[in-house]
Amino acid sequence: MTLQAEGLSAGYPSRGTVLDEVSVSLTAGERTVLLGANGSGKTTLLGCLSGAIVPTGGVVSIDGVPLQHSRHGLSDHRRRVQLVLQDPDDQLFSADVTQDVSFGPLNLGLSEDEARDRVVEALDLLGVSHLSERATHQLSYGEKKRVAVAGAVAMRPSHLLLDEPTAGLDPDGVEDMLTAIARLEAHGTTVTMATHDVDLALAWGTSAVVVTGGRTRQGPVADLLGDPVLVAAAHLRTPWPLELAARLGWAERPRGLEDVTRLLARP
Ligand SMILES: Nc1ncnc2c1ncn2[C@@H]1O[C@H](COP(=O)(O)OP(=O)(O)OP(=O)(O)O)[C@@H](O)[C@H]1O
Repeated sequence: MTLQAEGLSAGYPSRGTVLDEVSVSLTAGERTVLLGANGSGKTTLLGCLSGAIVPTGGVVSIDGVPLQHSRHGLSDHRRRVQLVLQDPDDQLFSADVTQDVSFGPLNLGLSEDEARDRVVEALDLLGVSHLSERATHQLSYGEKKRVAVAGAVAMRPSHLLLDEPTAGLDPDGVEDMLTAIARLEAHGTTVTMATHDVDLALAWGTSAVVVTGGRTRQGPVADLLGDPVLVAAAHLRTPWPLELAARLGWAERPRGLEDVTRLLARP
């Protein structure tokens, strides 16, 4: 299932145009990372792709079928595409975890039993089953982030859009989130994430979308993050493995520590 934006424009009355006729394609099985400076429009793009923001121009489509911003069209879209906001406090609004994660499935019209099954499955996938009875306001930030993702996962979407899922997490929290994401992918969910962590983007992603000046460029992560002109224009930083490879004159572009170790061990 391919989620696409074509010729998409979006903005806000008080800000003007944020995205100017951009095109993005999120193919099933790809790990797409969304990169760009603060305020470049990543969240706006994710909002448009999820149906939460109505674009001022262009089309969002799934397998070529355009998203209709009618009640029925949006409900249909949300069964397949779910967005998790950066701040879990913008997403969690029920008193306890089970209630919160069951909100979406119950809203879909599923029975109490079906909704319970979805909650058990989602909490398990996110590794937070032990939190099922906890009050949402008592959770740590990292726990809240994973519970917020569980709420989206309970809708069993094909595409999960995560806005900075690792931001604000300690190293263990990042590891837990990435492990949970890998479990979701093994379950057939295609995950796209916005991040400011260029090293993570290189190590994790297979495709990148860089947002800059209202436009986007999409391509293999190492191609885009290995392009110094684009990196400077987008106010990013070259990931350390690419920086190292450039300084040592390597033709191969390592994605992380393991690749670097292997390349250093070459005869
Ligand atoms: N509801 C809104 N009303 C007015 N302007 C907005 C609104 N939401 C976002 N903006 C503005 O639109 C621009 C793009 O914001 P957006 O949140 O999409 O950027 P971002 O790339 O996700 O930023 P960050 O990396 O800081 O999260 C910014 O200038 C922001 O101030």
